[in-house]
Amino acid sequence: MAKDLTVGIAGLGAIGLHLARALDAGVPGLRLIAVAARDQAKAAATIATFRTPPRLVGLAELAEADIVVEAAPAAVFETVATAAIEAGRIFVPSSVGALLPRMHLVERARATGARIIVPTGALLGLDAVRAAAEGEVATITIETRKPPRGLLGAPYLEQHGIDVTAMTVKTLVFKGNAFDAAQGFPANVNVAAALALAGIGPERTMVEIWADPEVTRNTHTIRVEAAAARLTMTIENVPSEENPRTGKITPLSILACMRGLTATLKVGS
Ligand SMILES: NC(=O)C1=CN([C@@H]2O[C@H](COP(=O)(O)OP(=O)(O)OC[C@H]3O[C@@H](n4cnc5c(N)ncnc54)[C@H](O)[C@@H]3O)[C@@H](O)[C@H]2O)C=CC1
Ligand SMILES: O=C([O-])CC(=O)C(=O)O
Repeated sequence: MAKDLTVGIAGLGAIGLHLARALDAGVPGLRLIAVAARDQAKAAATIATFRTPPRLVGLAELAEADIVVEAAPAAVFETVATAAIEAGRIFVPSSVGALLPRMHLVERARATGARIIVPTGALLGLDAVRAAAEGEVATITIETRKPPRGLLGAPYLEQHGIDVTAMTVKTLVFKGNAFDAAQGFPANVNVAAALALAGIGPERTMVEIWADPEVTRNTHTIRVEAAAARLTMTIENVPSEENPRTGKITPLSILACMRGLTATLKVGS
């Protein structure tokens, strides 16, 4: 039998804590050994309730694990990513937008033998987008609609003096490419970054972000016009209690992705 792959998680918030609990409950072939958190006392109390408490370590020490999952704010992405990639680990980012201006990490991974596995996260259909992108693709767009509170704190809104809490009708707050969307909304549209990496890149992937007081779910619609197929796909995510910017499906998607790393039967590409 193959040896278990060990897992380290950066961040114990909406994504990280859910994932840590699921791993602690038991996932064949995977073993949680380390977590990193900002609030040490809170994290220590949380993991003390686990069946098998992982070690509480610094961000860079997570690279002791075979798989390093980043589920922290984009601001600490580089620390987690660099340590994991230099150690030749499997790096699974949540803050995918932070990867776009750091594509040199992919080159480093090639040299060290590390792998960077971007989960579908809060999105859907990246298998079909990747398949379409093996052929000719004319356009890929993503339209994101969130309740205004799901966009709060985005640097782009602050830079442009846009107050989403004052909005009473749905309002287009950003239109541009996925690279600029990810920089302006680092905690809100990682999905656009993942779509760009699956398809035709961050410059050609076009993004609309709407603040919509009428929606209760974080809603993403992808449209792909390709030679082989036309795709139109929508996902309506229930915001998580811990962080309304993050859909509840995100940790589930990462868990499903990680099962795929050890599964004998794997469905979908
Ligand atoms: N790829 C995707 O589809 C999605 C990605 N995301 C992104 O995933 C990341 C995590 O999201 P959430 O779990 O919702 O965020 P969260 O805010 O609920 O949790 C982040 C956690 O990281 C901790 N943290 C902060 N600084 C830290 C440090 N220096 N060391 C260790 N831990 C630290 C915080 O205390 C918090 O517990 C964010 O960048 C978010 O934008 C969110 C939703 C979907
Ligand atoms: O959870 C969502 O709907 C998407 C999200 O926050 C992100 O892509 O960063």
